[in-house]
Amino acid sequence: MAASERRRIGVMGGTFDPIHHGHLVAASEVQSWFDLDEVIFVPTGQPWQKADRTVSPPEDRYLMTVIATAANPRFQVSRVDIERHGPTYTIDTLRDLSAQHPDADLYFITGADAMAAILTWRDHDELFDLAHFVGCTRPGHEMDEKTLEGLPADRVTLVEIPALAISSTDCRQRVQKGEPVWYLVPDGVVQYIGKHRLYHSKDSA
Ligand SMILES: Nc1ncnc2c1ncn2[C@@H]1O[C@H](COP(=O)(O)OP(=O)(O)OP(=O)(O)O)[C@@H](O)[C@H]1O
Ligand SMILES: O=C(O)c1ccc[n+]([C@@H]2O[C@H](COP(=O)([O-])O)[C@@H](O)[C@H]2O)c1
Repeated sequence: MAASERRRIGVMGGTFDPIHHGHLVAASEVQSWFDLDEVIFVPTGQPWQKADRTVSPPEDRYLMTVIATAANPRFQVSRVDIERHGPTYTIDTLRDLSAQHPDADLYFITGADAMAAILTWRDHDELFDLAHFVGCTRPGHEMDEKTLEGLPADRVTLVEIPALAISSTDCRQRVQKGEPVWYLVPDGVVQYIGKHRLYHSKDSA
């Protein structure tokens, strides 16, 4: 198959605890920038670099991701990471998705903070053989030439996206304090959080 006939698939990996509009805007901007056929959101199973904190059950994070992406025909959600046993490594995510989509080139989407940490990821040398990496700007996280040090320049692109100073940590803390998360996360995700009492303090009504 000629390179021009190959499909282009974005891969948006994340803990998504909860998914918020920063994630959705990053995926949408990269879809448009690279004219991707689709973007597959991949909620992590066990995010090993977040082992020091409590993470919501994978099924809750998966369902919130499905709800948040349902309206966009180019967005899909994969269970590959939540169904694999053990810690989640992107090298496994990309191997699984490559096997499922042998006719596609993969574009792994990250924010500036994740891009700056890629050299700490398992088998990072091999990651760039399996996907092109796209780093999106994120408020509060520098992304410049230093971010690219040690990375293969032809396999990494930095993209400026509209700045949304939203984090899952802030969303969780807001719910815990009884503050609103309306318009930080999609409406259906606000409702899911309320219905399943995610992030609420134990003594809240
Ligand atoms: N506001 C944002 N703008 C751009 N990229 C973002 C934004 N929020 C998250 N990302 C990127 O999305 C991916 C998944 O992020 P993750 O699910 O860990 O969300 P988070 O808001 O960083 O969570 P937490 O606050 O719990 O660490 C990462 O690559 C991260 O850099
Ligand atoms: O492969 C690794 O070692 C690795 C280490 C940290 C994070 N990642 C991936 O980076 C993505 C964003 O992770 P996080 O922790 O910021 O939600 C998600 O797909 C993770 O699986 C991957």
